[in-house]
Amino acid sequence: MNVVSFRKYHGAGNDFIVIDNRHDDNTTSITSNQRNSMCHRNFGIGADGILEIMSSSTANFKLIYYNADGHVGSLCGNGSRCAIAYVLNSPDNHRSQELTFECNGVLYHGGYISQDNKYYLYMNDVQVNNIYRLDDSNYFLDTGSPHHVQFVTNIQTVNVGEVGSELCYGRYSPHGSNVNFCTRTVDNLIKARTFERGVDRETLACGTGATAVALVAHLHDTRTVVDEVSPVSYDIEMPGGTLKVEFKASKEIISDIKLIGPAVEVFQGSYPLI
Ligand SMILES: N[C@@H](CCC[C@H](N)C(=O)O)C(=O)O
Repeated sequence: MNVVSFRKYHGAGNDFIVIDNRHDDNTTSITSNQRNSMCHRNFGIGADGILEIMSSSTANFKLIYYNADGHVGSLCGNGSRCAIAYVLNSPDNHRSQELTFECNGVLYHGGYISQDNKYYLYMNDVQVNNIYRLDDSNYFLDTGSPHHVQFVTNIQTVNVGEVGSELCYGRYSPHGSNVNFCTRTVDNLIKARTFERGVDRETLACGTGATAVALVAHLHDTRTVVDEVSPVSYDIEMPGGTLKVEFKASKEIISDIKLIGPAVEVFQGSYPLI
């Protein structure tokens, strides 16, 4: 029987199966049905997605991210941070605390902050013009993955599964969009919950979602923007933990977007491919 070795990681409760193909001719023989079965929480390992690590000629590694439905997803912020943690902790890494990787044809940079025991990912810049204000409380933007952001008065009472699914596959049909609900608490601390496209339920955290929430909150906060670049930081509290999003903002562009949070290995194993 064909067996695949894996590690299991999570980033604030957003959990992933890590498969390292670098020493196996850089190929994968896993089908999308098998990926979907591996992610099943009762009949498989259980995960929100799969991170396949490949070698790269231009970066330290190449990441292929699959959602729990078994299909290739767009950028996964927490998954990328877990892949960074996995590669930095691999025996062939010689004390480096930062690296580059390619994902969907884009080069990213990330690393480890030892004093906080956290892993970070630098995301692509976002043009302010590409953050769409749909009405007073709804926004849409792309932070590597598409995200709808809705401000709500009480995050605890939102039916994330039902409303998230309607927005994800109704409003954004046919490709869908991740959907985030958020409530302001104190300055620069926001509570958020995410319905994830491709996982098709609420996950315990979402990195590109936390980033989307932080960028929209900044825009919300700065209706009269000053014409200078200022450093900004938000803590996004999600059900599985808190993610920090730091960036520099001007009137036109949000740059140096850094997503910071935990990335933890929880177990290793092997899975029979049937
Ligand atoms: N959990 C992710 C988001 C993953 C991408 C998404 N489900 C999609 O393909 O739209 C994150 O941490 O960013």
